[in-house]
Amino acid sequence: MRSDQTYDVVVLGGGPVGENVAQYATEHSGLTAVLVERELVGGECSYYACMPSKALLRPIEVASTAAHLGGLSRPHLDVAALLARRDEWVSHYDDASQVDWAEGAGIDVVRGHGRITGPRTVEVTRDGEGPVVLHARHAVVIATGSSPVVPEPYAAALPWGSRDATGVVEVPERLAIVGGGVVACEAATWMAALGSHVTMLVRGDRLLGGAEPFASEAVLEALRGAGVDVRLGVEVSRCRREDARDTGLGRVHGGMVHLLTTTSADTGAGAPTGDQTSPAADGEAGAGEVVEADELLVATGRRPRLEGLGLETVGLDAQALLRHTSSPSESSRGEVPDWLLAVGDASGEAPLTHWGKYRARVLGQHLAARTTGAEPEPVPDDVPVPQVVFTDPQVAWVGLTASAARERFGETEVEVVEVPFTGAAGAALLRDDASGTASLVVDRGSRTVVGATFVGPDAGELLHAATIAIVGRVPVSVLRHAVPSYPTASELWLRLLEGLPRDLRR
Ligand SMILES: Cc1cc2nc3c(=O)[nH]c(=O)nc-3n(C[C@H](O)[C@H](O)[C@H](O)COP(=O)(O)OP(=O)(O)OC[C@H]3O[C@@H](n4cnc5c(N)ncnc54)[C@H](O)[C@@H]3O)c2cc1C
Ligand SMILES: NC(=O)c1ccc[n+]([C@@H]2O[C@H](COP(=O)([O-])OP(=O)(O)OC[C@H]3O[C@@H](n4cnc5c(N)ncnc54)[C@H](O)[C@@H]3O)[C@@H](O)[C@H]2O)c1
Repeated sequence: MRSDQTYDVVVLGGGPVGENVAQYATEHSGLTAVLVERELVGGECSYYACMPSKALLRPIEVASTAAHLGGLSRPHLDVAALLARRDEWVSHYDDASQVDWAEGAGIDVVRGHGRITGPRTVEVTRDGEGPVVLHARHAVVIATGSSPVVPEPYAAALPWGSRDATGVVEVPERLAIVGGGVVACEAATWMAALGSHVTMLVRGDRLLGGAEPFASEAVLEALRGAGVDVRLGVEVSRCRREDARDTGLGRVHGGMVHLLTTTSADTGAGAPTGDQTSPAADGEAGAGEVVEADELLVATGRRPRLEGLGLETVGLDAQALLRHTSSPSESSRGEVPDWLLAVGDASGEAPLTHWGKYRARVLGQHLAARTTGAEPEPVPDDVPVPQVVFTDPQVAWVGLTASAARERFGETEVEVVEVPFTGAAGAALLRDDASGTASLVVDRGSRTVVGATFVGPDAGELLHAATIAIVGRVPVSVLRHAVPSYPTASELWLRLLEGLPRDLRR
């Protein structure tokens, strides 16, 4: 039987972003909101992405640190216990506590697949029950996240996606990873520590294409040091698997995977070596080399999850929606009606939990203000996106890289300072083999920091000071009076600021 219900705000997708929109739209506003979720409330982040990956990586990082601190013996990594810790952090894939949170905050949860069927109207298809039709007085917010891109020729091999890697149950003896981005680098770190022989097949000439080149180099060196066979400038032209079958999350999906690879000569990648390579066979001779593995992880990016949402029922398609931002106050929303908004991974903005949640808080507050007549909180222009990659060493950056800043402000208008991570006693103390780099990018015109990168142990914890400096547009002459405690890694800020030209420091 069909039932109809009306709310002020209908949110499609109960991930971290959907939860934040609903919370900020309803808090202190008297508005009502409903979250429509077809899998688990808490979304990709809580069960299949951020939480399980960091639950796996943290003990591995601590073990690696302990192995390089005089006075400690090398800790033993207990794989079963590590996977059990991961299971605890994903609440054994049970979202009861997240549902309790929503209900406690006065937000209703409707389970099922939501689809727009007309202006301000969403139909939710539910398992074993009739559909629910939800009417939105003010807004329908699309917070449906993103899906992994699985390019040809991999799909028929049923490769692992990031869900399988974070949900690993069976550790494949040999794991091939296609991609050199964040998922690939983090997954290579934990899969190698769990005991897989990992081969990374990277199309580009470096890892982490969005980071400063020195960060890419540090991660490359560290992964190779951990036994990962990283091959740059490699394309996969053919993928074949015997007995591909869906064996479940984190289990090996069938027989051996054969990948026919070609290497571009100009990347200096060199001839692949190791026991995962065999000469091309089965009529493939001369076409390249074959990498054989027990499992393949495809980590080639994600795209907004906008299919099957019924956008066509209101005269839109995904591209039309992506052309406009999540801000309800945007003056030109083109063909997108003012009651329809997208936020988080679904909006095409940086696919990061903290960024999506930030945009959701802004959007939720705007929705509340728009409908209650209150003044919306002002939002600064040009808020930078921070990112931490939890490899060992960690890589953390915010704002512009040196090359992006030079492109924006001009070659002579940008100062870049780099210091070794061990340049401050507090940073060097973190582990005996500490290494890495810290850098600041400064715009001469505004005399402010416009970008920062930290590579080293616990580098992620250094990042927020840089984010504050950028958002607050704090002149570097003022930053010199922000005194870091001795002996903390934050004293790297002293070295960085001392490395800038004197005229900027005054
Ligand atoms: C392996 C991995 C590790 C990551 N680690 C980090 C990290 O450390 N830090 C970080 O900031 N980011 C990380 N990310 C990115 C982060 O997971 C995403 O940016 C974040 O989950 C986006 O949140 P969201 O709410 O927009 O989408 P999601 O978390 O994907 O939630 C969307 C929800 O919508 C539901 N849904 C979709 N369509 C419908 C529909 N039609 N009807 C009903 N429900 C629907 C889905 O079931 C899902 O629950 C990681 C990503 C991956 C893949
Ligand atoms: N710590 C974190 O914050 C964290 C962790 C994991 C993921 N994430 C987010 O999730 C998103 C998705 O991560 P990702 O690693 O899948 O994407 P990504 O965009 O970071 O990297 C994709 C990689 O795949 C390569 N690639 C793309 N198409 C290819 C093809 N056809 N063949 C071979 N290689 C190809 C790219 O060159 C790149 O190296 C990222 O944007 C990231 O911000 C964040």
